[in-house]
Amino acid sequence: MKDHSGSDLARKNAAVKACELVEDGMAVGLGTGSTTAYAIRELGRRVDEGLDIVGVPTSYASEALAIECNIPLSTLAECPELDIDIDGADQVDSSLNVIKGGGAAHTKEKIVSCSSKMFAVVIDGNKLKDVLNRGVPIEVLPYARRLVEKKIAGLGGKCTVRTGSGKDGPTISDNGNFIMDCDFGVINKPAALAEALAQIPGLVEHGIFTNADFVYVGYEDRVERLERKK
Ligand SMILES: O=C(CO)[C@H](O)[C@H](O)COP(=O)(O)O
Repeated sequence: MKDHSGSDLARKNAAVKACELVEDGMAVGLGTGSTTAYAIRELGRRVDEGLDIVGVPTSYASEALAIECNIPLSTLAECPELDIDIDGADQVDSSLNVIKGGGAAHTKEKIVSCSSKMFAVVIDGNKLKDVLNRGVPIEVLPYARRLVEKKIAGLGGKCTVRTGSGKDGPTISDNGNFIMDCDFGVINKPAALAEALAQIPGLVEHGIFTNADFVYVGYEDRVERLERKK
């Protein structure tokens, strides 16, 4: 479910540039994925130099990396409003609608991004498209799988249960649920689809994010910053 055709340098450039938004005293959401990992390492480097922040991770993976990088951690229970969230994405359209969840972490990622005053997305240039057309990841209570499949079909989509996370059978999220990928073809109205997905019982969270404030698009020789039109 990942597109890693963009270069490591492009991803790193985007992540490091977005970290310039982070200042002393901030509570920072720590997203998940290979691009965000560059941001976590950069924040760790700056913490070593004296930057005073707390991080709130969105997955076991980002928590482990933040610990390795000596970033002091907090939780949404202790710190319900974050200053900024930095996270990756699988695809971004020209209106800055985003598909996330390639790493199966989109439920916590959405909670953290919606708890943040500013949400900065970091991608390489290959992920920027005119229109979204990737499969939309959804997290589903196993009990609700068949109902969710039926409702997604009613919306014109086709679900596949994700497999392959080092075990046989379904990929299980950090929250103990199935991850499914839903093919809707070209998504012309992401906000309307997001709204419809949110109504499905047993669908814990979907990977369409409409709340990015900035998208840092990394290339090997530069970074472009896109800002959502309010
Ligand atoms: O949404 C995500 C995890 O759920 C990731 O941020 C997204 O899949 C991008 O990952 P990467 O930077 O490794 O391409």
